Amino acid sequence: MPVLPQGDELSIQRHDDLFEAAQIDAVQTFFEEDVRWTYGWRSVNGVNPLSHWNHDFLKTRKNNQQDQTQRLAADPALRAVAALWDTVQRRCLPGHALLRCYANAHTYGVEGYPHVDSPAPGQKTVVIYLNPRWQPDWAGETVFFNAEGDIVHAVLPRPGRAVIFDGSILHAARGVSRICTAARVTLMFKAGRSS
Ligand SMILES: O=C(O)CCC(=O)C(=O)O
Ligand SMILES: [Fe+2]
Repeated sequence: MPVLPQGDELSIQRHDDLFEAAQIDAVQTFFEEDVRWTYGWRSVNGVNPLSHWNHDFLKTRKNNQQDQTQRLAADPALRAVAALWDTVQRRCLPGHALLRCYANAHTYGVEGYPHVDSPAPGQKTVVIYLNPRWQPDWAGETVFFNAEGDIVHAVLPRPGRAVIFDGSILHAARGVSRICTAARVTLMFKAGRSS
């Protein structure tokens, strides 16, 4: 499993060839044709009033513990998204339940901020970068902090890339630079060990 030396401190896995190109193409087409963004999503409710664009596919509660794999697979409209989860689950997270599935979009000026996805270790976050192209000078990295508050790892939104990490690691989606006219699109799966 490809683990980068820098991210090793925090066990952050970066995968650049997890998916077939056709799988990513299908999801990108689905997003272009069918996903309409809603503004107002917050990474952490009640902590920071700033929000970004979002589409919540399963509309589960943030603390949901029920496996949503069957629900995702059963919806014909979400077939392309379900195929990505199937690959992630089989190859990277066997024995894990799908707890949440949603997507974020960040346009210039609408960046994330440092947060944890789960208070205790054990829950995994999968971030899949869906822009068909990304230039390094567009910025928009996902950054990870250690206990001292230093950035120990940064991941650029390269097309089709996936990063998997423990949800208790402090992280943030950094803003896109002002020369970036695209929306930075990420698809998230939140997963926990099946009981
Ligand atoms: O878009 C990203 O880089 C990270 C998203 C994230 O942290 C989240 O949705 O919890
Ligand atoms: Fe997060």
